[in-house]
Amino acid sequence: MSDLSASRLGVTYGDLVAVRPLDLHVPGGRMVSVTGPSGAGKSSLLWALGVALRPAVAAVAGTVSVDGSVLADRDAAARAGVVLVPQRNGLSGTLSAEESILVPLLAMGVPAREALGRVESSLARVGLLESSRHLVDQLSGGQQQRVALARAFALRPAVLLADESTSDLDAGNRELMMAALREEAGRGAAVVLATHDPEAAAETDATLALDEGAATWVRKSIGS
Ligand SMILES: Nc1ncnc2c1ncn2[C@@H]1O[C@H](COP(=O)(O)OP(=O)(O)OP(=O)(O)O)[C@@H](O)[C@H]1O
Repeated sequence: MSDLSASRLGVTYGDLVAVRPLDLHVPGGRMVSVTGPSGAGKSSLLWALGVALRPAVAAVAGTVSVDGSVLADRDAAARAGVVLVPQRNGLSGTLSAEESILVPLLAMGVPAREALGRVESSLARVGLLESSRHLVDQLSGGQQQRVALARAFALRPAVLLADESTSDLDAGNRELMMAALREEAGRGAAVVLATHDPEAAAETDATLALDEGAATWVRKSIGS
């Protein structure tokens, strides 16, 4: 179980306040959704939680901790097992689906045989085993979202930050991916899902609504 905490976490781009300082605690095993209209600050919050905003782009206030240890930078976040699935999926169009998952595993030092096993099982979880050799550019937007999630699952994240990862999916695949995200929480991960979709949000344990960067809990059954 890995706990994610943010203390007075805020994001500004120059004069624009994208996320007003907020406190957040997502215990391992739980799923929290972040909702709000376009431009409300959902992506900014997820990137800040992933310690992935570059100082040249944004000013980030406050701290993010995993299991009580403050994350100094993106590398520390990666070492703590924080995995961000960005809104535009972050995949390279010229790699195949299986290469997209294999490359980061090998870069992390996962032995080749184990890495190949994880590639296969994670693609099976998202229902894309038969597309494993297809280039990302040859896949639909929804299939690319599923590959991006498969890549995150293969990394066995302690903290999974998924930005609109179900937005391009049909109802059946959305249910499959929500169940897979729930399984990640069941494995002990702290899961945060940014979503426009009220049905997806309703399936999480708690919902934090953002409006012009200001956060309000609209549903909450976990400690903060
Ligand atoms: N790199 C940037 N530079 C300047 N302003 C930015 C940058 N990224 C986001 N913003 C601004 O910050 C605010 C929050 O944007 P953000 O992308 O976090 O919202 P969002 O809720 O994720 O929106 P969407 O649902 O459309 O993805 C918006 O006003 C946006 O224009």
